[in-house]
Amino acid sequence: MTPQVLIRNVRLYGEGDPVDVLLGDEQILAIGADLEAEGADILDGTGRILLPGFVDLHTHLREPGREDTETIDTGSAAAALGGYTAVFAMANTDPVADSAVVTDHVWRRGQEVGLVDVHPVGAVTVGLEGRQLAEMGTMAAGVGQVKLFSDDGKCVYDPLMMRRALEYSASLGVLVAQHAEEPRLTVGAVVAHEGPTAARLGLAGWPRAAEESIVARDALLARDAGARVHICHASTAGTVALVEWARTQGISISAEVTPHHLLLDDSRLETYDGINRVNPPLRERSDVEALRRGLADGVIDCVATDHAPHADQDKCCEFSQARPGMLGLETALSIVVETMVRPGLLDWRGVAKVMSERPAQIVGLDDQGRPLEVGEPANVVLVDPDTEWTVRGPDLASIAHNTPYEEMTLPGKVTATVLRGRITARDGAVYPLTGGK
Ligand SMILES: NC(=O)N[C@@H](CC(=O)O)C(=O)O
Ligand SMILES: [Zn+2]
Ligand SMILES: [Zn+2]
Repeated sequence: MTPQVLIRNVRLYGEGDPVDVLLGDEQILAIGADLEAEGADILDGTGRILLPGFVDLHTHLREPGREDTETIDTGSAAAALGGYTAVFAMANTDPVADSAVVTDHVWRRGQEVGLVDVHPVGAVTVGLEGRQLAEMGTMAAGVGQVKLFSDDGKCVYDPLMMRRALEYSASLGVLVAQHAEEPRLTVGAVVAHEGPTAARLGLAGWPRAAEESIVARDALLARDAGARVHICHASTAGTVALVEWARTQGISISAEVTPHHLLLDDSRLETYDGINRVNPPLRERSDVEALRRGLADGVIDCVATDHAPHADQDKCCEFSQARPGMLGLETALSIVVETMVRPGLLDWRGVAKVMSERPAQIVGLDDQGRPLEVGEPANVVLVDPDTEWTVRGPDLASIAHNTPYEEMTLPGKVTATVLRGRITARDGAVYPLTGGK
């Protein structure tokens, strides 16, 4: 195996003395002092931390259908710059990714671009309509080898449909991820969290129970089906408690939290700026605290971005008309540093766990989220823990600019990302095999 990249003087997981790490085109070739490698790219790791490449279980790339807001090219660039070596692209595209034609395209296009492994998520039901199961087996058997299924954007609300989906997923060895929102409880109310802020601002609120009732229901359905279930974008203290309870019952449940639900609360809505509209909505400070604790304790398994690009015209409008969703790929690490590392809730080993190891395990990716050891895959991210940077939407690689962190100065920066021994991002620039913005 040819040596490709030599990282000098870096601390693995931010622990111990600095070492050199030599990466080949598949694997980590050597870890030690004063390594040499002719022809290899050199990355200076001084003062930096090496982690396994991040894995995002929840990304929206808008191809096919809304290539004016994001494409597999530009979303891959955002992912590489954010330290990701694998992302899961949600199925709510146009056409919906409910057939192998679409899921295979997403995988192939991602490989052509070559910046990150773009794993397609397959729809659970045809057209995300909730009426007929999609051909999960065909998608799983296709080139895209779909491992994760979700109607995200919509809830698989019919309990019988969800039960069938869980039964199929168990026999196929794949995972269903649920957007937990009981639609009868959010009729005309998908705008804000139901609470004092929404009441004062005159916004229709979606109650915590809309999320929590589905989390509880799906935990029970998973139990009876002998299946696993994954909860997308957990947003309430009650969801954390329910996931914890389900585990004590031996139910195979996993859950993710988004960076924005770890940082922001519904006080942001005061300005009526559509940038803050997201599903599930930004909740109260007590929910934010419970989500942080849940992530620190391992009740919430991982961080997933729910990167959701939207065009200016779909965001800069009346609050209730604004499309829900926020950019997340390029800022995720910094938000995790701000909300979890700086307050002492997670150390860097913990960051590796929630941003790389757990997501890879949950979805069954054996080439990601692996230990930084000789013989393991050469998928890594080099992080500068001390640098602060100021977020500016137009500077991000995404076509859309809808970051809720505009002009915020955040800690922690990705210095370089390496996918199978090839540098995909370095000092804010990307190195695709093809394509680009
Ligand atoms: N999170 C959002 O507010 N929006 C997502 C859909 C979703 O994740 O439910 C989108 O596709 O824009
Ligand atoms: Zn969702
Ligand atoms: Zn989503």
